[in-house]
Amino acid sequence: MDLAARPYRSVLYIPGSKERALEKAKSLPVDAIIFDLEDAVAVEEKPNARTLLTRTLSEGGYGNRTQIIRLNGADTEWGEADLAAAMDIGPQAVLLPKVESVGQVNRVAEKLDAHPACADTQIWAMMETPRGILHADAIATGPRMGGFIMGTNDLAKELNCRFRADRLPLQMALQTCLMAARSHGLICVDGVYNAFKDEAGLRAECEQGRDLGMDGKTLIHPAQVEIANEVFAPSDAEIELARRQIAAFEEAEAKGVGVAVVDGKIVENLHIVTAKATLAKADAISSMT
Ligand SMILES: CC(C)(COP(=O)(O)OP(=O)(O)OC[C@H]1O[C@@H](n2cnc3c(N)ncnc32)[C@H](O)[C@@H]1OP(=O)(O)O)[C@@H](O)C(=O)NCCC(=O)NCCSC(=O)C[C@H](O)C(=O)O
Ligand SMILES: [Mg+2]
Repeated sequence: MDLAARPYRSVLYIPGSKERALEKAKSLPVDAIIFDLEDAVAVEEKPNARTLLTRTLSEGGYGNRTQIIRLNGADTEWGEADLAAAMDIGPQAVLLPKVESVGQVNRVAEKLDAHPACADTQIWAMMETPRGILHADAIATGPRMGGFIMGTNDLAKELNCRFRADRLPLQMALQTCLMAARSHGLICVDGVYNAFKDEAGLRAECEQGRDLGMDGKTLIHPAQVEIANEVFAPSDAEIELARRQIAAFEEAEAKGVGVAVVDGKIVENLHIVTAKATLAKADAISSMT
C-alpha cells in the first residue's frame, strides 16, 4: 500500500540500541515504527545501535508496519554514518531531527537520489524548533517529503514553555505544521505523551490531537498503543454515518438534487469527500490486522 494511504494512529519509537524492544515490536499492533538512532540512544551506544538496527531491519519481521529510521542530525558526528547505513538497506523512510530549512531536506534527497536502493525512500521531518515551525510550509515542499512528526519535548524546551494539560503554549506550532502538511499532502503525527503510565492523560491528549486533525500519536511505550489505536480510528458510529451520508447523497443526486439531509444536517459534496475518507481509513486499518 502507498505510504500516504496507510494509517498512522500509533507510531512507536524504539531505541535502536534496545534489542529486546526491537524484537517485541514485531508483535505489537502499531501502524508505524520509528527506529531511533537519535535522542533515545546514549552517546556511547551510537555506533553499536546503528549496527544492531541495520542488521535487525535487514532480517525483517515487521510486517506491514511502516518503518521509519530516525537519524542523528547531519551536523553531528554520527549523522553521515547513520544516513549511509540506512541507505544501504533501502528504508521506507528516514526521519531527520530538528529540521529548520528545506535545504536540509534537499541535501538528504540528493544523497538518496544517488543511491540505487533508495528510489522509493521518503523523507520525514521532526518539527521541534521555533525556526523549523516558522519554516514549516517551505520544509513541506521538499523533495521526497512524506510527513511531519511533532517533537513537542524539544519544542517545549526551546520555547521555555510550561507543560500544560491543554497544551496551550504549543497550539500555534501544532496547527501551523498541520496546515503546512495538509497544504502539501503530507502526514502529520502528534508528539509523545511522556507519562506513559497515565492512561487518562494520554487519552485526553490523543483526543485533542485527533480533533485538531492529526493522523496519529507518536508513542514511547507499548502500553500506549491500544489507546492511540482506538482514539484515532473512526468509531463504528462514524463509519455508519459515513455510509448513510453517501447513500443519501447518491439518492439525492439521482433525483437531480445537490444536497441531502441526514439526521437533520445538510450533506453536500464536500461532506461526501470526508465520508469517503472515513471509510478509506477504516479499510486501511482493517488491512493492518
Ligand atoms: C520508557 C522506557 C525507558 C521504559 O522502559 P522499560 O522500563 O523497559 O519498560 P517496561 O519494563 O514497562 O517494558 C515492558 C516491555 O515492553 C518493551 N518495551 C518498552 N519500551 C518499548 C518500546 N518503546 N518499543 C518496544 N518495546 C518496548 C520492553 O522491552 C519490555 O519487553 P519484554 O521484556 O519483552 O516484555 C522505554 O519504554 C523506552 O525506552 N521508550 C522509548 C523512549 C524513546 O524512544 N525516547 C525517544 C523518543 S521521544 C522523542 O525523542 C520525541 C521528540 O524528539 C521530542 O522532542 O518530543
Ligand atoms: Mg526531539
